[in-house]
Amino acid sequence: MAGKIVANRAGSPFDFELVEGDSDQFTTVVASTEQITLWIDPENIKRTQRIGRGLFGDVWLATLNDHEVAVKVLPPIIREDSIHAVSSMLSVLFSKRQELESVCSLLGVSIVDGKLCIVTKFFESSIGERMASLKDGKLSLHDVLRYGADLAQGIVELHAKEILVLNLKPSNFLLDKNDHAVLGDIGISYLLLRIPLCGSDMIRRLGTPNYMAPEQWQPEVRGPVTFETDSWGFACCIVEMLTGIQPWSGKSVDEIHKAVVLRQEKPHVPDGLPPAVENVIVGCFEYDFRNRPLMEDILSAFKRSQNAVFRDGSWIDAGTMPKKSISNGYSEWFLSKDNLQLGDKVRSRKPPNSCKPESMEVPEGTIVGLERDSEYVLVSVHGIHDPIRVHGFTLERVTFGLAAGDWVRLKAENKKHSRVGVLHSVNRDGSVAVGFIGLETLWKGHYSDLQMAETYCVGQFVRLKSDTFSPRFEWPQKRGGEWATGKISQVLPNGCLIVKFPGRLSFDESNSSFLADPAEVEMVSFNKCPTLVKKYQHVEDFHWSVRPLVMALGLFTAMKLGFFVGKKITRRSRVKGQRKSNVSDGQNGNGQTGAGAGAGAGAGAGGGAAWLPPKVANIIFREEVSTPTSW
Ligand SMILES: Nc1ncnc2c1ncn2[C@@H]1O[C@H](COP(=O)(O)OP(=O)(O)OP(=O)(O)O)[C@@H](O)[C@H]1O
Repeated sequence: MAGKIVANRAGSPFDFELVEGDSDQFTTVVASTEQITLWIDPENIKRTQRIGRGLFGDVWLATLNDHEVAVKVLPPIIREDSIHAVSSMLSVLFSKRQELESVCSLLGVSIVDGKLCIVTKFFESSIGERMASLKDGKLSLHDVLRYGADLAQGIVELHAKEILVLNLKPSNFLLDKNDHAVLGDIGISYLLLRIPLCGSDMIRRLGTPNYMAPEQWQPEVRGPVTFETDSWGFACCIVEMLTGIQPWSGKSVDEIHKAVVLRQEKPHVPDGLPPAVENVIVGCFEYDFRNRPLMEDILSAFKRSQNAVFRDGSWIDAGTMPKKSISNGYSEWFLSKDNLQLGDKVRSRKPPNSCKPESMEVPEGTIVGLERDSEYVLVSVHGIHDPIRVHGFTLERVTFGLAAGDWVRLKAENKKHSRVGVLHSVNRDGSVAVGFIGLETLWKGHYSDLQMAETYCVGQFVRLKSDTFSPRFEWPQKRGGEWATGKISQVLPNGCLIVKFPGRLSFDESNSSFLADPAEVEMVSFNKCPTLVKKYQHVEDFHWSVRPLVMALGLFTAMKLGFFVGKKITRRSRVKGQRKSNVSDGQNGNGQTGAGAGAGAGAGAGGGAAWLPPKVANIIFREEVSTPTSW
């Protein structure tokens, strides 16, 4: 960076000195501590015309030292004490501009009228504008593949700086003079996510609804947002460029939320794409982001498909065919993230949503060989002489006793987020990333901060622990005030449990499932129910129809019993009447009184039969036995 210092800071909150003449011919800033900062004197920014307006502020065309620039004026949602934090986050991008070829150049920041302004290079046009100028609004496949590769490159560059875009959409894809696409959003919404904001929840929303991934709607509940969140947004844009129709077009924000988050619907991917591109785009719409491809996978698919030609019913020059998923319930993208190396400790991978490994071909082993151009590996297993050859996708890497997908608990007390979560990665240096409810992004730390936690999976019955008085999420209670028992229907990537209550009749689908923090629940199983009553209550939780069925059965039995007893009493009175008439006819020779007969009838069938002569008693007994079938 060349140039002379032209001014010391003037009223800016940053520690810097202005210099003149960097490679882009703009005034930029060098911190006195050698750290490059990006302060621009507001006096030097001359706004001319507004060119856009979005949730995160207006975009203006402006001049800075006689050069046209774009200025994004953020609404006054950033607290004064956070401006420095935002600026230092942006300074990462600013200092590494050379590494960000496909991302709109950040020229600096300033504060105008108390609002943070982000100054970037100005571009004449965007993909959104180009699409709007076309009759059917859609681009050719050739252009989509070309722009797609440019944009995927830009997103890979930002991801390498640990920045998510979260606001991918055609109007944010700018076009340079050579018709190359450049990423116009430098991750503003992600930067704002990490600082306290003033203002409404609306401001808190991350992105534009039509392009938002399921976890993006409530990242602290259904998240976290990760690199693969951008894969969903990217795929939405590709579908729009190919079809000319915005995903979920014509739907309200609420309807999109219901479709994407609750009903788990996905945009339709058009036919006729090169196989590698179709494979990644379909993969981008997986509900669980861990099953989606990373941006590097997308970039490689777009790059190798650029020269693809469709001839005689098949694709030529479309690169190698996509890898076929092995059928253990995980996507190929999920499985390829483990990236096995020689010396890694491994074990057989359990099926998704299962608490126990199905087959433990490798209970514990070490990788001793990697086959070239194949996904097979050689594993040395204790007790087996020769290494065994298995498909790498059937194994999971175990590092420091932990594997991605394990349930973990933070050793330290934490009030902000749940202490129980799901491990997303454990690196060979011991660093880990965990999804916890209450955090919008992955928690990063060291494996020694964690301990193993109880595993939850789909199909298990759970209820809130009895000592939970104010649960994180609403939870239904039974009539006596006890927490109801529900069945886990889905486990989200941060360990959030989606629980249904099959024991409760509900006509409104949206009210039929509840969320639960795994740190607040306990498992309920038939065997663990201590008493018969509890066991019956557990059976009742299986389906709402159990209780009415049992009631109907009880009623039926009671009616039957009543009918039977009634019938018996009638018969006995008939016999008694007969006996009385026999007595009056002078046939009673055993001295029984009428009072004695009445007491016998009142005592029940056995008591009643006791005094009868053997023949009569037999008749009654036979009738008792035959009653159920003839009734
Ligand atoms: N550097 C730039 N050069 C030219 N035009 C730009 C530049 N940056 C943004 N724009 C244009 O300004 C408009 C608004 O951009 P902005 O990124 O603010 O929109 P948005 O994404 O809809 O808003 P938000 O991100 O606040 O939700 C877009 O149409 C975009 O093409």
